Amino acid sequence: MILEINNLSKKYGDKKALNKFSCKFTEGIYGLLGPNGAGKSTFMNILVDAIDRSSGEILYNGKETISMGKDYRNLIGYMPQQQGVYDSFTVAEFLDYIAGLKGLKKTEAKKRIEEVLKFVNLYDVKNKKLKSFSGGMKQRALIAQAILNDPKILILDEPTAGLDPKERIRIRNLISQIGFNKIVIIATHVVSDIEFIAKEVLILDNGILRKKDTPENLLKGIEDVVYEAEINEQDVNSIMNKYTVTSLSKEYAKIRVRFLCDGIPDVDNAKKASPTLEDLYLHIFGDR
Ligand SMILES: Nc1ncnc2c1ncn2[C@@H]1O[C@H](COP(=O)(O)OP(=O)(O)OP(=O)(O)O)[C@@H](O)[C@H]1O
Repeated sequence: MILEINNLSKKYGDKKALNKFSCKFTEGIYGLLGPNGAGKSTFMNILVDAIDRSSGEILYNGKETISMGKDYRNLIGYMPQQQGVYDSFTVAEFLDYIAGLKGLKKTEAKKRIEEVLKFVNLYDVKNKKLKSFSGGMKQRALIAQAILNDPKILILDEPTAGLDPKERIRIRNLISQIGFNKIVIIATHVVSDIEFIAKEVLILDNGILRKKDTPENLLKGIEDVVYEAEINEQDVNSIMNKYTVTSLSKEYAKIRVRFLCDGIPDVDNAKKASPTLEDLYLHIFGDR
């Protein structure tokens, strides 16, 4: 399976929300990172056929998706950000409604709803209304609706937004189980959501694809940039003024600081540290 994007552009008036975006996706999980306004939603909306592109091609196994029409839309699962519009439905009713929209046959839908409810661990609460659900349960209900039709391409918009760490890990584990035989594209601001499960990470900036590579290769690019040091509290401000600080933590009487420096840092006893995707993100976008 291959989804090929060639020179995809979207203009709103003079604004290029996507500018000649090209890349290829095969089975696996992809993380889509970028600051507000980078073009993530625009890209996802075009992929799920919710908005039209201005120019460019999207090919699924070599076929233009526009000419595939409904056959293409049937391959897609989409998890939007939480909206609360279905709050008066029970989760079983919600999934039944979505199954109808997706054109699943009644008997097939019943079986599939049971399967996905078990998969996201909401089977025991299937007759409870969505409005009584916690944030994490609602996100799992949204994942359930996205995978109802066993899509080949799954698009997830900020799947862990607003969740506590335990629920975030739960959602991440669900996603990594889904990712084996599908193209899964996750747009997120939470870098740790994709750090360990993404086959490749795409970094979008102002409509342009700045980087696309495996996390390992992306991190190699900033191997010599991340430092840690123990400093005194009164030196925090001067380091923050000179460098992009990616974390600060108190250790007894000292402060442990992690910061980015492209040359040799002017900080006593600074030692190189192993980079993370969060460091990479801040290396690209830290000064904005
Ligand atoms: N309907 C629209 N009309 C005009 N401009 C738009 C429209 N939708 C998006 N834009 C602009 O296109 C650019 C990309 O927006 P988009 O929503 O795709 O970014 P994003 O990366 O999803 O941001 P966020 O992380 O805030 O959701 C932004 O400058 C935005 O203002």
